[in-house]
Amino acid sequence: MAAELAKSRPARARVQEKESPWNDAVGIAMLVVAAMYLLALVSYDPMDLPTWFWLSVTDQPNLVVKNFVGRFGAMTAGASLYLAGMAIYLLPFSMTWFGVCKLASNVKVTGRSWLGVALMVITTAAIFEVQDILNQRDNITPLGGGGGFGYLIGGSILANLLGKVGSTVVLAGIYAVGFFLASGIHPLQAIQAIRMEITRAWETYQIRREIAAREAELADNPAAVPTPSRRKKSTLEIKAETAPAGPLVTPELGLTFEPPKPKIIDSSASRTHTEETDKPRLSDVWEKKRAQKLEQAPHGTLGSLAVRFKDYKLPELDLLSWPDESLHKPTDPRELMAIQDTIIKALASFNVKVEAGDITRGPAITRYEVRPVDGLRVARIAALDDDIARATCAERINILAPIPGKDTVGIELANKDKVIVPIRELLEDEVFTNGKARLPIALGKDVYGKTIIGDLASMPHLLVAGATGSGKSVCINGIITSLLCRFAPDELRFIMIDPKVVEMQNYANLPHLAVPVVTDPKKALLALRWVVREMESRYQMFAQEGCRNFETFNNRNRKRAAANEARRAAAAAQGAPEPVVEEEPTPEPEPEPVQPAKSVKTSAGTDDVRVSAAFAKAAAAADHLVDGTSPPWEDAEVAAELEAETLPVELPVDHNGDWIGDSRPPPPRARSQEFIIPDTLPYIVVIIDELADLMQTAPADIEVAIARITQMARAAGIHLIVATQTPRADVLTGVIKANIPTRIAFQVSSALDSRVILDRKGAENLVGKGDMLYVPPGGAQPIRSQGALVTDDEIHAVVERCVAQGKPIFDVKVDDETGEMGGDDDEEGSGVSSEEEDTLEKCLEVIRQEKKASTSLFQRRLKLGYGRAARMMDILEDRGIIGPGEGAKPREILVDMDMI
Ligand SMILES: Nc1ncnc2c1ncn2[C@@H]1O[C@H](COP(=O)(O)OP(=O)(O)OP(=O)(O)O)[C@@H](O)[C@H]1O
Repeated sequence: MAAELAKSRPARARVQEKESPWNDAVGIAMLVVAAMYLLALVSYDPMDLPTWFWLSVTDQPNLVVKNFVGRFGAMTAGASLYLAGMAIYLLPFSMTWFGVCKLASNVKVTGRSWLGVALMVITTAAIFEVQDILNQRDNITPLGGGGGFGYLIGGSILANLLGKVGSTVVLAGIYAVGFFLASGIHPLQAIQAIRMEITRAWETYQIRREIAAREAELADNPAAVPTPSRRKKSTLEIKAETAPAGPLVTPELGLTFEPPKPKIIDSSASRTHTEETDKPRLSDVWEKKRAQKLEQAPHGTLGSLAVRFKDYKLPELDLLSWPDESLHKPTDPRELMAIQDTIIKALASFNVKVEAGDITRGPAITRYEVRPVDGLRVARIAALDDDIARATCAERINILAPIPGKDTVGIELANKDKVIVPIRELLEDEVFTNGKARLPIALGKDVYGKTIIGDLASMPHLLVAGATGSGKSVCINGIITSLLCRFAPDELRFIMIDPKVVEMQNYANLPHLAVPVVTDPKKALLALRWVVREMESRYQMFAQEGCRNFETFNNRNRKRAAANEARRAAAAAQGAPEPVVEEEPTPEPEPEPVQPAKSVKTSAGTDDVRVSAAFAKAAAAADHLVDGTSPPWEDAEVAAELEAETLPVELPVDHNGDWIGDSRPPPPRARSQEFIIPDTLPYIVVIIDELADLMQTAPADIEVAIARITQMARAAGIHLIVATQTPRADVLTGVIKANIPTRIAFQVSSALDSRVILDRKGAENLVGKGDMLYVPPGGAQPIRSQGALVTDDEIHAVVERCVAQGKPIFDVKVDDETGEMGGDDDEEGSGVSSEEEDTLEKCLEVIRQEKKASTSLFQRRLKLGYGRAARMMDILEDRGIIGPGEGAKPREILVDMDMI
């Protein structure tokens, strides 16, 4: 305690000894003198005194001196005991303490310290005299236990003056002053330290008692400790045992509330894999559903993709593996309890009193719950994170203060043995197979062992960010695998943008691809613009069909058929003639071939939709918004043309004429347009793996395109997944983040990065390798979970099964539309063909006349396809003729056009 008292000394008393080589010498000398003094005192015998000494009791002293320090020791001890009695023993102990202080150079030994010791010795001597203590051995202390000082001050003066009790009180006060002078400790701090010491001793006693009780309980009832194989059952059993019986009692009613007994839950092990042969295979179940859908769809008008992939079989889950269960080490409850006790003790040493709560072992981390005593602010526990990390020797800890929805604080530490979460376990989970999610994606398992299955359709877009090596790619692969195991190529299509080149190569031949995997950041912008155009054309179709969104559009024919069926049945029941039923859409005649530059196509099928030239202009409006130039209908000439051709269309509007769809109304449709509208449209999932690389090329354009997709694409069945390992504010801009509320953060290096991803700290405390924080759509609190692991072998197996059933059918006719997107192994954009040079000349002429440059302007004036016009813009930018795109602003013209 002395050390602690010294530590807690106030600043003014904590005068440091100056660093000096003499300190050590003086310190050692003091220790030696103190030791000799003590030895002389304990071995004192008056017979050792020489005859000439005034305290000698005999003429014939011992010839053999028994005192450990010889005659000198005997004389010193005799004189000391004569003067101060037994109180003199304080002196060697004080000297020892001072010697240590000198050696450690931590507290300065001053005259005040010695004065303090003197006061302590004298007052102790006086108390001995007043209280008649140690007075029996006259040969040792001839003047009594208090010696001469005691006799004089205690006996003669104080006892006569103040009486026994009064003198003792006064002497105790003076003793305290002496003690504070000698030790330099402030009295109040001393009291506090003593109080803490008592409290700590009491708590240690209680904790020991509790551990003993819990160990006894476990010994009596081993079933209370769940083993991995019977995890679910035993957790429930424990809950039932510990649930408070009868109604809850509250303090307001004057009754006491007994918190439930803490329990240990092991949710780390994966679900035991059993070969359930009687259960139908999941791929069969999903395929049956798909077949039903196809059957219910009206005759003949299925999109070409649906026809081509009619016999497509979903990859079986047997292609995915289970981990080797024998490698899973069972949890040792004693180890977990010992760590929890360490945490409780560490908190108690800072006067933060908590009680033990549940311990939950998850796949990657264990959550130790502690319940703060009444009146303790949880923030105090959170503030001690570093101290808890030190006490538990943990690299990183995370404190949940409090755990959402609970009255406890959670302290999360990484497990020594991590347990992987196989993706197969999630894909076989009820939530995935029978859940309500329209686009289910397997993400991971939380600390309580609950599977985290997200619904991409309701997210509607997802941001995945974290440092390199933290688990992003595995997460994205898990998402792709979930979708591949659930959707055929006609139901879902991917657009994969992979500037890192290597991440998505596994998927290059996937039949689900809508465009080839895009690896060139420059082409990524074209891909995103294509998505914007696809979105616009889908809205056109929704408007035509009077559907509000993707879901209603895809279900419209089935609903109509069902309604007609019901009407027919009702009419037949009444015996009335059959009512005239609403005609189902009949298949359109085979479309006339159209000029590629004037067509807009949808991902539903390469040949599903034909549009007139006027409609192409209207649909191209999307590009104007992206380019920041005025849309065509703001151009007087085009507006007049469009107005002349615009038909009154039944748009989803309310009685005020306001758009009630999920998005901005599409541009007006043209009179002569000619659609073959597919029965169903596939979902489109756009995956960008490494946004930072894209943001380096054309930040403003990319930002605008992403913002546009994320704002509007949800109702069109288009969903975006953006990943980055560079969570900086210039990559994840406010505009992008504002439209992607669902986030997954993997381990990052700083709280700042965590704030950029999640708008709160926490991701810096993750332990990597799939440990993640998932912010679900609309969820306020991030859920800590361990991401699902899908191995490269599993990906290959699933992809191979898909590839074996069909080649990808790319929707964008590269040559017609973009001239760019036909793959990444074509020319790198550096070589400009002579044909392009000609077009470029025409573009320059347009810029000269219009004094502005934009993709849409070239499209309109030169009748170019979108991709070719965009390519011209890129070449002009590369040659320094126009500036880079800056969102909505028109491109700056950097050169004097008359000089070219
Ligand atoms: N869910 C997981 N379970 C177990 N281990 C994982 C998990 N996720 C990632 N890992 C481990 O972490 C390693 C790195 O993961 P991954 O390649 O996904 O990181 P990354 O964040 O994509 O890195 P980079 O940005 O450099 O590509 C993997 O090779 C794997 O060993």
